[in-house]
Amino acid sequence: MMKLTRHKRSAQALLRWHDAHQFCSRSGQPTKKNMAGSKRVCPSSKIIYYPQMAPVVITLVSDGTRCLLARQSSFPRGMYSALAGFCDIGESLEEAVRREVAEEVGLEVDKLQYSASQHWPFPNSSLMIGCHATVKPGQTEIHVNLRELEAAAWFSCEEVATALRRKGPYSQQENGTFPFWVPPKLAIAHQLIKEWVEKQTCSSLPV
Ligand SMILES: NC(=O)c1ccc[n+]([C@@H]2O[C@H](COP(=O)([O-])OP(=O)(O)OC[C@H]3O[C@@H](n4cnc5c(N)ncnc54)[C@H](O)[C@@H]3O)[C@@H](O)[C@H]2O)c1
Repeated sequence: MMKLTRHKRSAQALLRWHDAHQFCSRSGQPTKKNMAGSKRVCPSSKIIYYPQMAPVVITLVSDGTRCLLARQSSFPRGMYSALAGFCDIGESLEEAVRREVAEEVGLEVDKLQYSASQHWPFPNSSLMIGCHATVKPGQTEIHVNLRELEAAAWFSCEEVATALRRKGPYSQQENGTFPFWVPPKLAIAHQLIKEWVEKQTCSSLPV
């Protein structure tokens, strides 16, 4: 993905969208692509279908000195990432961040700051919206939702800085564990984690 230009990534996402939207959901008739390939129209119901991206919030939670990272059982061994989740219909980004953090680890977000966004093609087009969040001092007890996550934990700046330098996936160590590492540079999760580590060396998250 890193070597693809933005235009190539857009073209691939668009081609996948066309492939998956061949029929009208109201009439059941085949839809037709316009010349530019920017939409599909149903000649029968006249409905116009536009390519869509699903908004996903991805949040790096911090308690001021540590950051919270989590893993799903489907992740490569040893890899931890920021908390991510699809926005529900009708939600603002802020509401989605607060809900996801509460649902996945049982924490209440205190302050929230937007960082950056990224188009993410896997498995379908998502718009990843990256945020930093803090919890109130002393309110740091994690309750991992085991339906969504395998594990979640607080990590120190030193641990995370070391993990950022590693390039997984890793093989099992002699003691049976896998080294702790984080997603690669192409993922916005990596950028959020790197940003947090860099901020720790100068100042904490702006209030
Ligand atoms: N770029 C990154 O750094 C990065 C990091 C983490 C996650 N992600 C991506 O973010 C997305 C969400 O992460 P996750 O961990 O919640 O994923 P997930 O695949 O575990 O999805 C969780 C649940 O959301 C539901 N879902 C699937 N597609 C949906 C949609 N379009 N709208 C609403 N709900 C939907 C499904 O019920 C699914 O079980 C995934 O596509 C993942 O690949 C990207």
